[in-house]
Amino acid sequence: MRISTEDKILSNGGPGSGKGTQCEKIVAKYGYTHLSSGDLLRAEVASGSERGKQLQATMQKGELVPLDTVLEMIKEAMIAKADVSKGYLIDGYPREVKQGEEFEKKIGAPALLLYVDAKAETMVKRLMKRGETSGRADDNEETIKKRLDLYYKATEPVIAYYEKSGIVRKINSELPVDEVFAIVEKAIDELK
Ligand SMILES: Nc1ncnc2c1ncn2[C@H]1C[C@H](O)[C@@H](COP(=O)(O)OP(=O)(O)OP(=O)(O)O)O1
Ligand SMILES: Nc1ncnc2c1ncn2[C@H]1C[C@H](O)[C@@H](COP(=O)(O)O)O1
Ligand SMILES: [Mg+2]
Repeated sequence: MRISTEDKILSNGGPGSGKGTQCEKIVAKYGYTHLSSGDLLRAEVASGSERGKQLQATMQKGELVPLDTVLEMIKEAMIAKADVSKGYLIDGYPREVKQGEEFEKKIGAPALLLYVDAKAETMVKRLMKRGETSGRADDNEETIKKRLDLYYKATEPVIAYYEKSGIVRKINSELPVDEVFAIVEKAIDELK
């Protein structure tokens, strides 16, 4: 499957930085198909499948699930929406450079990477608050710490990897949601 570059936007950043929040607003305004790797994985867990049980154990520890599993899920979800999609907004992928390389080989290069950036302290605060109601097994102090450590170790290098192709737009997510979205809109509108 190859999908044209202008039809793929990546949303990346630390846990709790606000990726999902901004993606919802992007979908409402631009009508892209939102595919969150975390949401796809949680749906598999919720299905109660054997694969879901293994995924749950990994996610509960704040670790990354195997590359092939997550890329296959994204690819299947993209194919399922191919007839109706106005473009894809892929949230939470790639989590490591190797995932980016495989994505480019199997699906193609993206047009834009929205780097949703917030301080560690802000991300922890947001996730602890979200954990009061989210029901997410990984929104607890111990797992949040592991997710943050893994973000800085494995995912931040992804930003440097895409900076080489000039497609990274850093979004200050310390601001209120609507002000963050104004920066996001500018980055997307510049594509046109
Ligand atoms: N700019 C903002 N200001 C204040 N709160 C925000 C902002 N953006 C998001 N939030 C809140 C909404 C959520 O309760 C929480 C985390 O946001 P969310 O969009 O779910 O993060 P995320 O998708 O990057 O996290 P994860 O990687 O864990 O899925 O913070
Ligand atoms: N792209 C991914 N690769 C490996 N593991 C992933 C990926 N996206 C999500 N996961 C796992 C590991 C994360 O801690 C949880 C939750 O993801 P989130 O984006 O925070 O909803 O799922
Ligand atoms: Mg999210």
